[in-house]
Amino acid sequence: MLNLVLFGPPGAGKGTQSEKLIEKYQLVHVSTGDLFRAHVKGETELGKKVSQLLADGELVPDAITIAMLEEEVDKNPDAKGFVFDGFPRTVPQAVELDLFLARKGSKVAGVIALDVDQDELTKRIAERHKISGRPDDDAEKLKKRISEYFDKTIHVLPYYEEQGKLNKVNGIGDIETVYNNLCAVIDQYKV
Ligand SMILES: Nc1ncnc2c1ncn2[C@@H]1O[C@H](COP(=O)(O)OP(=O)(O)O)[C@@H](O)[C@H]1O
Repeated sequence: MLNLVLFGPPGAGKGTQSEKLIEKYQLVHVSTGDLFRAHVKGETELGKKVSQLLADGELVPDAITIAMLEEEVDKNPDAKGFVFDGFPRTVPQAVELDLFLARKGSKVAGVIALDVDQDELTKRIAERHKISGRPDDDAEKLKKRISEYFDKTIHVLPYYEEQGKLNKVNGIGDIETVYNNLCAVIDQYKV
């Protein structure tokens, strides 16, 4: 299996690039943000539990997030691999993902961090807010999401760096250029 983790701050372009990568490599896209939003919209039990956290830009507790992710992966037993987008966002999530994949005789092939500076992120999310109407895209909530990223999520990088699995790709430039740079990295991964 080719399991990829796409990593980066809010607005880095993970969703856009994931959609392109799953087509090329025939993978399944697992976006924990999309999954949570679908639960909120569908007013499921899980959705009711997490809706306030999402609206405030706070992370959902690890246990809930991990259970949801594992369920999603298990729904796709024939997948050639996965693109994990927005997961893992904490070190405990990264550890659990390794254990979970190991139980399936698989592993994370590589982690690609999309590098985008803060000014560009703020600009992109302001644009997206106009179209998406996501309640967590306003200025105050965005600040919270970026601070969650720098408080908790950034620590996932050294975890993968120690495993020799971390690659950085410049996330600024047009979508095709970033995509080609990602593919060049992924094509080096041994499955
Ligand atoms: N791995 C995760 N752990 C905890 N909370 C998460 C995780 N993934 C998504 N969420 C929740 O969903 C929200 C939106 O996630 P996402 O769409 O990935 O955001 P972004 O566009 O900021 O990258 C987060 O702010 C958080 O509340």
